[in-house]
Amino acid sequence: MTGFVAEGVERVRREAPLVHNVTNLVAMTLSANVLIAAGASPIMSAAPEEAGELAALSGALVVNMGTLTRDWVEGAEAAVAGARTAGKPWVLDPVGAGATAYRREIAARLLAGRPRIVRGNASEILALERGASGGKGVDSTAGSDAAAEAAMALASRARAVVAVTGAVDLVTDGSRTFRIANGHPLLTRTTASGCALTALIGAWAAVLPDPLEATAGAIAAYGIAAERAAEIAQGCGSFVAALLDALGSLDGPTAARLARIA
Ligand SMILES: Nc1ncnc2c1ncn2[C@@H]1O[C@H](COP(=O)(O)OP(=O)(O)OP(=O)(O)O)[C@@H](O)[C@H]1O
Ligand SMILES: Cc1ncsc1CCO
Repeated sequence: MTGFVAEGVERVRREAPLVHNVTNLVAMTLSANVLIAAGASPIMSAAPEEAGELAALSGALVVNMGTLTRDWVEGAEAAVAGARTAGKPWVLDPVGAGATAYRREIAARLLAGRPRIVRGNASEILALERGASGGKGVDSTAGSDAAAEAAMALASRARAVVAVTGAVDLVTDGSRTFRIANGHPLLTRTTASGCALTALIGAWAAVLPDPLEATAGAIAAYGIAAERAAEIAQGCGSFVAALLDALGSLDGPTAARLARIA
């Protein structure tokens, strides 16, 4: 049942996929470090001029709208077009989609570019599917169960895998659904921990053919690393360092054994 968890951990490390990130200014370093710790190679670029070349070189694209500017939107749309032309999977992180009308507009525009996977917190998924304002800036004000129906509707409408993260994470393609119970509350005390998870999902989508398994597996592996990090961390700061250490030392069989996926 969790064979794909071991396979994903091992294939990311063995195949070291290049992951093109058009991400936000807060998340850049943590996302790059999470990808490197897991064995992948990150490149961060929002330049439309090189989007086509990067799409050809990369195994996957991750688009994260955390710090929106006009230039960023242009870069993201060029990257999405490049990934589609090259037939590469791309992952959308609709950061703060419930916070402002501008974010809802850009999220809807990006969704029309057919992401293979969408990962957000409950408020973001509710905003994307229902047009609802909500959340507290980039943070969720709802639990993942509150967005379960919206996630399934969004998955069917967008023909994408949708992940709602929270204390228990939900991953659905509209017909099959996984719930993942790994993770630690310290992740909510660390900025961009969800953004970095989305980057990791990109690496898994580059190596596993099933986007549902890639998404659920990456979330479980990240959650397991967080649990191990929390055992030795003194607080939020040392937790980030320990999270990177734990991701770097996680092996496939251990991840499969500790994954709580139902
Ligand atoms: N209460 C919790 N207990 C355990 N793990 C949690 C909890 N809340 C969130 N997580 C985990 O934290 C990670 C990030 O999820 P979260 O929903 O907080 O993302 P986010 O709000 O998009 O984050 P950010 O905007 O800071 O990047 C996921 O791996 C999720 O499983
Ligand atoms: C704090 C913050 N503001 C915009 S993006 C971001 C990182 C977490 O999503």
